[in-house]
Amino acid sequence: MLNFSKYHGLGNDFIIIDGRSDNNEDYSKLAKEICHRNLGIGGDGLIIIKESHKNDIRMQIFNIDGSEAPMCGNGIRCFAKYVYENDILCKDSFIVETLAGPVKIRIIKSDGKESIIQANMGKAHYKGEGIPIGDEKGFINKEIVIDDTPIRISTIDLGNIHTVLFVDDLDKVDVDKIGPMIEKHDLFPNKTNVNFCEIIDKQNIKLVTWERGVGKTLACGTGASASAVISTLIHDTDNHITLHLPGGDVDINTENEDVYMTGPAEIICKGIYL
Ligand SMILES: N[C@H](CCC[C@H](N)C(=O)O)C(=O)O
Repeated sequence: MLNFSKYHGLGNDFIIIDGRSDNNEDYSKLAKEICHRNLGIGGDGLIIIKESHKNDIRMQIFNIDGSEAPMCGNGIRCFAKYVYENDILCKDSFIVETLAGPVKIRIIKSDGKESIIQANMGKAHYKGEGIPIGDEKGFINKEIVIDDTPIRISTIDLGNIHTVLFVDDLDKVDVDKIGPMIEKHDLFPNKTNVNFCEIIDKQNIKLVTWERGVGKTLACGTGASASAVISTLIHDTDNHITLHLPGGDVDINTENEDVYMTGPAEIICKGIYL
């Protein structure tokens, strides 16, 4: 029997379990079971709270296929709301240890069901494990052929590996077909998250993300952050930009070296998983 809470960030939904007293739980197996939309509680991922010896607290995140992701933007906003509202951390700014490194959190507003939270997503890295080593600019605007069609992709590591491509009309893209073809492309030994972007203007981008180990989601925080970085780099969009996702809007600020993501986190329910 497990006590759980369910939260979402713009429709990217997560099951959160306090694992600070767990010792040998197989979270990969648990994620596959508990995230199942019919046979489990249902969610895009499983988030585990752990003690940290380096920072204030530690977050583990598992995809629905059981793989452990280094970071999760929408997930860390939900995690932050949980630890703040359950008095695990009695302060409105703190640092979360993740596999992608420390993430600075600031609770901007939290007075009930929904909270607004800012996360410092760190710096975008152009080289890293699972990312092909390109020129000094990294893997930017590379032409590959997908489904017999030449496309241009850019891949960066913002805690998670994200591949970004730009389309003229998002509504005409078969994300369910093209997404997995790029996710599992030979270029990416560790697979990749895939972000389909349509630039509206210098301050607004429409985005749909096909997530590694999950599939198409209503929102992706690290995907929004990576898309903002690449869009500024290639299409000279503004440093302060709004990403319009199927589940709602998220603000990304890339004016400093670090990328700041600000968005909502909402509790859905609490319960006991048998
Ligand atoms: N939904 C998450 C991304 C999870 C990334 C995960 N699918 C991976 O394997 O990298 C977000 O809001 O950033």
